[in-house]
Amino acid sequence: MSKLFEPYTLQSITLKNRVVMAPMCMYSAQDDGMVTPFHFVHYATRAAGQVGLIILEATGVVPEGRISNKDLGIWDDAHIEGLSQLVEGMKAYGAKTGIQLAHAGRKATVDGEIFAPSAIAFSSDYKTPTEMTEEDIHYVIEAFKQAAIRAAKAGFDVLEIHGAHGYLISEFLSPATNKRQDQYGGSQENRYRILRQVIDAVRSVWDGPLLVRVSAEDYAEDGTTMDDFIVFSRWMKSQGVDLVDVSTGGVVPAAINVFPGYQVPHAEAIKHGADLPTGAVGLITTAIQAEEILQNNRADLIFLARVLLRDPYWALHAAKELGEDVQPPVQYVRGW
Ligand SMILES: Cc1cc2nc3c(=O)[nH]c(=O)nc-3n(C[C@H](O)[C@H](O)[C@H](O)COP(=O)(O)O)c2cc1C
Repeated sequence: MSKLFEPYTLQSITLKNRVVMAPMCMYSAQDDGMVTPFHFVHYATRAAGQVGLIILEATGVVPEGRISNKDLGIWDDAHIEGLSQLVEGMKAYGAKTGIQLAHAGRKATVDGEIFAPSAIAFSSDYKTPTEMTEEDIHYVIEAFKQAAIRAAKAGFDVLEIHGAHGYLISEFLSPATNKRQDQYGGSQENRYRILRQVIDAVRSVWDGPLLVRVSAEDYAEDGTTMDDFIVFSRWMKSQGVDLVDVSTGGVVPAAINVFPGYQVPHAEAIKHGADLPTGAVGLITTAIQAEEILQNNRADLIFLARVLLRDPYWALHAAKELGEDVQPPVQYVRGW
């Protein structure tokens, strides 16, 4: 029996397999953050392809926190209806559903003022953000909480807080981007404070599985390393986070040496260092590779991004390769 197709219990829910669709911005929403027909095709197709858990793309908790003005939104109750229809479309094929709650911080490219822990632009191609006041910080924490309430109403099984890739929370975590002198900057504990408060706020309204995506390495001299994230992950565990989705980079412009499974050691270090389940992501493209990671206990779930854009039926192909009897939707049985 392969591990990839063994069910996995994530807190109160059970995934039918360990294949997860990683969040991927599709930049296809309406300017007001509403879902469009594209999203229904895109997400339901991966569900038909037997992905166990589908995590919706980075979805803005406030309009000024979108990466672009084509991001999905969850800052208004008006977003709930479209999102709940998306959830229904995925559940019809047995997938569990998640959504990534996001604030882009200084990497927002929307019109108007943008916000970050410190007034430092990502690069000369980006706007310089306004340094957030404590009031701004509390407003964002409340926005994550309200977004979690809306996600619950829309029927999602899983929430993922976007704490990676140099977006707002990640900018607070890293000393390369957080130069604050107040209680939100400086020590590890202070840089973690906003994430601690976001997790507590979300947990106060959300009982279900809670994931946090992190960039466990900045690839920069003045940035964070894996050791920081082992500490942060221990704190996350004590706050009731169920799994850390372990990515790297994106915090400051940096050259990254990318190769198959390049972020797996980070997922492995956090899993064992913090004694918390992890998801591995990054150039995992084959069933054998996924199986190696799981059987060697290096991570608990396999997150796939680009390969699922190329092949929505990746899980069915992987099952064949591993000799597993995974059924496609009844309409497609003759194709397999
Ligand atoms: C088109 C595209 C959009 C992405 N959008 C997001 C996103 O919304 N949130 C996020 O955390 N990562 C995002 N990522 C990163 C992926 O989730 C994933 O971590 C990365 O692509 C590495 O995995 P892969 O080698 O399987 O593609 C995106 C990647 C791609 C290719």
